[in-house]
Amino acid sequence: MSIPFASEKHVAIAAVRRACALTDSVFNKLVKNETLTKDDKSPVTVGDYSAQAVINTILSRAFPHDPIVGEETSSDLRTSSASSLRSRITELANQALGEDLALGEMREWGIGPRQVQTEEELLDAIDRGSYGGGRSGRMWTLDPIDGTKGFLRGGQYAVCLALIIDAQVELGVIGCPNLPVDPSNPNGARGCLFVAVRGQGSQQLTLSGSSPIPLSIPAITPSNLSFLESVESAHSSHSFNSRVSKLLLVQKPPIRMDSQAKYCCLARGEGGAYLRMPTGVGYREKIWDHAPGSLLVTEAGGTITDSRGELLDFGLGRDLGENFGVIAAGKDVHDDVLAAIKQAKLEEHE
Ligand SMILES: Nc1ncnc2c1ncn2[C@@H]1O[C@H](COP(=O)(O)O)[C@@H](O)[C@H]1OP(=O)(O)O
Ligand SMILES: [Mg+2]
Ligand SMILES: [Mg+2]
Ligand SMILES: [Mg+2]
Repeated sequence: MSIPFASEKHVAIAAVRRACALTDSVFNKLVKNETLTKDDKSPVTVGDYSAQAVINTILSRAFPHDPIVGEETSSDLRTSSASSLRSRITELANQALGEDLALGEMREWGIGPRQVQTEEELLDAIDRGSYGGGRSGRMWTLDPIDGTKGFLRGGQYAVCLALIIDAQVELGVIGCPNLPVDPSNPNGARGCLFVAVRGQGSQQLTLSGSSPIPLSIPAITPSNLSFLESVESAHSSHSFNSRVSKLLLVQKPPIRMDSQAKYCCLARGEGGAYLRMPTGVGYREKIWDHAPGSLLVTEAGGTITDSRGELLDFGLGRDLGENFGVIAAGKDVHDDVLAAIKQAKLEEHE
């Protein structure tokens, strides 16, 4: 019998690897007019657009019937003033798609030398990510650059892809081009790839292609935690986390990092807990920001819920619904963290 999701895993790894090579190469050459500001005031770069074009091209060739819930749309690129952005995206995407085939990759996925997509085909590929999501059926969800602010700062960012079937995450692949391969050697080699398949565990590889290392979250006592949290205080509440850490007698400072790299670090034993409490401005979390990371954590033996202890629901559409925060931690400390959050909420209202 074949291993479940083996072909989806190969395709997703190939797509994320190629997109990471692209974003990594783009960073050093990014110029000012290659970044736009979206309606929600968040930044988007030629890197985000071309990575989405590359991954969607590969997914649509390998699995033509699968819908995609992707972050970006091409509407801002179709205006007459965006012609140089369009050319740059076409150049970058074709470069990434046209790289030589690596072991296990297939020309049928639209990749390999002399595979060329037109500008129009690539814009259409971006827009294949416009699916609305929902409770039933099979779909992919993609964040071509998660943590765009981190990417622009030269900090952490992640290329994130997940397969969801009937609202359950079955496969997650996250590429982190700037993440140190060995957490005990922060100045050493960078470029990690994380893969999780439901029921098959979580693994870390390198983007350059090393063999997989299985991941598991080690046991930890609450006072030894060091909370993983966003760099951006507008994305999650730093002050609430600091109250929770006082209640748990946490000694170590938080580890601040952009993107789903936080889930990857948690899965490989760093920090012990990731807290993402809302800042109270009505922001709804998106499924592409949590689907692959959540599977990576649970397959590494951890637990992920909202701040009330409810499971995240990936079947509500493009959003996760009303925002009660996201709490991911090792199994043994997750209850303690939830109890401290409950206490901190009570104190907040006193
Ligand atoms: N107001 C907001 N609150 C929470 N998350 C946000 C908000 N605005 C954007 N984001 C998204 O938060 C995620 C980054 O989280 P973090 O700060 O933990 O790295 C990204 O997905 C970012 O989108 P994007 O994918 O465009 O970067
Ligand atoms: Mg964005
Ligand atoms: Mg994101
Ligand atoms: Mg993004």
